[in-house]
Amino acid sequence: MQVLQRDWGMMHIDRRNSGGTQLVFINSLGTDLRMWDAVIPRLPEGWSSLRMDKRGHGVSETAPQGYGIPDLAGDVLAAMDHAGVERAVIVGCSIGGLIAQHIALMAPERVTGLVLSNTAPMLGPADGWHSRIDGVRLNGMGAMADGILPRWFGPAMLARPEARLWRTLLARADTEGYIATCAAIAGTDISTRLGEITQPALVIGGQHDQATPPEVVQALAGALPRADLVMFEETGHLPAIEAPEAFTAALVSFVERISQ
Ligand SMILES: O=C(O)CC1=CCC(=O)O1
Repeated sequence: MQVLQRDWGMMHIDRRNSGGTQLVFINSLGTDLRMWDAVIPRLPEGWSSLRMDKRGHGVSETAPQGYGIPDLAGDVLAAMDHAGVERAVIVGCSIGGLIAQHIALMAPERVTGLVLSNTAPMLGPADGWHSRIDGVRLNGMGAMADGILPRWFGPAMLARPEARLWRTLLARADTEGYIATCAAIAGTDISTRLGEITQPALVIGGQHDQATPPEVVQALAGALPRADLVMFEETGHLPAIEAPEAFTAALVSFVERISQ
């Protein structure tokens, strides 16, 4: 396993360097870097990837103190520095997409393009996140997992046996890491800054997404100066898991187009 020391603890990273087109992947709340497992092998030969487990996710350590989305963006930039990735297409899902938007604002020179999957500049009202934090504190992740899973997956994926494995991952998530990340989401709204993101973007949504419904994703695409929109018919919130072939095809065609 590859590791990067940060001031809050050890961060798990996964770097596959073939030298070519550079892609950085940022996963969603409660998942880990395995959410890109079915995407990375489908990338064209010679493309390179960097992914990481966020603080308190996967096998990365949990930060002892609270943090905001800019801190999580700083972790991604530090991983890029460590891996020698000067510029990349940043691919983020949900909170990963919110982090990607922050990276585009904080370090635009590091971003050649953005793939913003099932995300928004504000991921739902703060009240909802505070209720979720209360629920996790009171009942634990195991008790919350069944209620959250339909926010992750559309009906087709929920019916597949692998959905149970993702549920297990969520039920076993580190409580403090999950709560701190929910708190970071709750305090974030960069809606008024979307016009400053001038890199080309591909915005992806899903008709069955309950967490960032189609109209939310459409609004993001409409507010970004240079965005294209792809809306999948069959997926929910995590199309990289639910439909990796279609997801990768959309990503590759976008990256090839902006690289010309
Ligand atoms: O857990 C959810 O509701 C889905 C989600 C919201 C932000 C994120 O990253 O995942």
